[in-house]
Amino acid sequence: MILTVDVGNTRIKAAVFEGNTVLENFVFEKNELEKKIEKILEKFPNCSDLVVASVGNIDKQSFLTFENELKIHFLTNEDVYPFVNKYATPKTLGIDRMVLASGATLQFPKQNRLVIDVGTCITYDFIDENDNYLGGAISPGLRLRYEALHNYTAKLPLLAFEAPELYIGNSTTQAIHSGVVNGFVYEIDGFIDEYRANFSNFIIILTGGDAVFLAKRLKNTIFANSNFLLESLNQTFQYKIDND
Ligand SMILES: Nc1ncnc2c1ncn2[C@@H]1O[C@H](COP(=O)(O)OP(=O)(O)OP(=O)(O)O)[C@@H](O)[C@H]1O
Ligand SMILES: CC(C)(CO)[C@@H](O)C(=O)NCCC(=O)O
Ligand SMILES: [K+]
Repeated sequence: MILTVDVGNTRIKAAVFEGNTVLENFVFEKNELEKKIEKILEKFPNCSDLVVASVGNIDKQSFLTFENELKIHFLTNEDVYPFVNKYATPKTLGIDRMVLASGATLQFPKQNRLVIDVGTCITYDFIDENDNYLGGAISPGLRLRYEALHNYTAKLPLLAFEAPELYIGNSTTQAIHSGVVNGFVYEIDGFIDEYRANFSNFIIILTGGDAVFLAKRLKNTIFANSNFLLESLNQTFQYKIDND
């Protein structure tokens, strides 16, 4: 049994795996980390390894308190991955993007793949059919767009996400919802169109906190898999064991 932990910029997500099967998923805040891991290990005492991919600034020590109970692994950019990293700055490529690329390569062999993660940031990652990781894009996520409008202006309120009815927003509130939500959707459809124009055949994997909402609104039909990062983390760890 493997406990995988994804430390994002906003929240922490975790899942317990038996082979390739998810037994249970967890979401929690950073300040709850030790308490929650303790609870998970009480429920699943057969966990032998804890695998962490962290882009957030969390103290490693919080994980090391469990060192006597199971083996702790922090994935890094120096681990073995199933793709060739063609990013010009491979050392600064986010570990979450490395893991997503790894999962896409292992789960969808010999084809072009585009991974779109709609979390705190939106990330686009492209791995071609010869398993070259080429890069992608980083832009602000849905929540971040609402917050940025509020934080960097005098007059714009901080709104909670709401699906706009119109693209012509007829009030301050509607204009913000239209700009943020429609802008988010148009951006992603626009990127997908750009990839389609350049690569005849590729699979799109959509994941992250806003994936389910987004999938329904894209003009391009894509299935969302909210668990793709944790599944990929589990597979990347298996790959590391087999290839180290
Ligand atoms: N309870 C919640 N807290 C924060 N964001 C949420 C919540 N529920 C849904 N969301 C949506 O999820 C998005 C954040 O995605 P996610 O939770 O994947 O981010 P994260 O934890 O920072 O991970 P990462 O850094 O890997 O993107 C926000 O844009 C927000 O709209
Ligand atoms: C882009 C984020 C913040 C997305 O979580 C993360 O992958 C990260 O911190 N990346 C480092 C920069 C890069 O990937 O090139
Ligand atoms: K993300």
